[in-house]
Amino acid sequence: MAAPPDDVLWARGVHYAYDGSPALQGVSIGVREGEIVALTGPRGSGKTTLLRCLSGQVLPEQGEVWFNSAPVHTLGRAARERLRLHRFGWIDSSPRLVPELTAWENAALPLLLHGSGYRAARRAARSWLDRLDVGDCASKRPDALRQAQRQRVAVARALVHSPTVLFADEPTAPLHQSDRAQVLRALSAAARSHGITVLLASHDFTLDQAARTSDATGAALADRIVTLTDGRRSRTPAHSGAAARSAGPEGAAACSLSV
Ligand SMILES: Nc1ncnc2c1ncn2[C@@H]1O[C@H](COP(=O)(O)OP(=O)(O)OP(=O)(O)O)[C@@H](O)[C@H]1O
Repeated sequence: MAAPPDDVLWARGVHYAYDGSPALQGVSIGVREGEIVALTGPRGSGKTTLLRCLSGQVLPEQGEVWFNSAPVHTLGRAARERLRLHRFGWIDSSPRLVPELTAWENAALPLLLHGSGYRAARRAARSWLDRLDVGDCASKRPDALRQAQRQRVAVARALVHSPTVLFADEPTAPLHQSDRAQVLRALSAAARSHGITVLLASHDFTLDQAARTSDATGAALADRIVTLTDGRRSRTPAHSGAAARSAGPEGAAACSLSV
């Protein structure tokens, strides 16, 4: 089966198990270019596993995953690694920066791995650090930075090569509430300004929470919310979702396109 032409990322009937214990049981999802999708659900519901399948880190045991016209589920390891290096960005809850490198060198790493020139990589990295409000930390090493600053550097590193899709797995989990909102706002603003598609997983927000608050919860910043329960999609009413209301007409339009 071919992927729908308008979806940048598309999966159908994805199953995945760890040692025979099912983590995903037939999950389907389609994500449009430039869309920000909040992936939510309780701990252990399969969010991380779904992001790993969609980003080609692991292969589903059953089902299909397509990135544009590329069948990720049939690609070999080397092709999937190329895809991840060139087209995808990944952020998780622990920044995992290289301790010997400065903030800008860490942020520039994807470009340097792509073979970009040193100066161009430095310029781009510094520009992302500025945009994420850590430009003044550019020459500091990770151990001289606060956790929230390190996470912003990790966000810059994930965005510096302008990935087509950014996968963010609990990116604000270790941060204080005020830092969470700031990092999420910075991330979503950067993604929107560059048309980067985002899948943002967190057990930390719920539809109710997003509806009650006007602050920058992941769900409130997203165009659409996808909920997992026990490795399966739960029904989220596309048109009445908090994401649609808080994202305004564009968000509502994106919600109307949900799979
Ligand atoms: N490496 C692993 N080995 C064995 N079981 C695993 C592994 N990773 C995840 N699981 C199990 O797979 C299921 C889905 O886990 P997953 O981490 O994808 O869920 P999650 O929704 O991201 O949870 P959390 O919010 O806690 O990160 C859970 O039952 C979990 O215990």
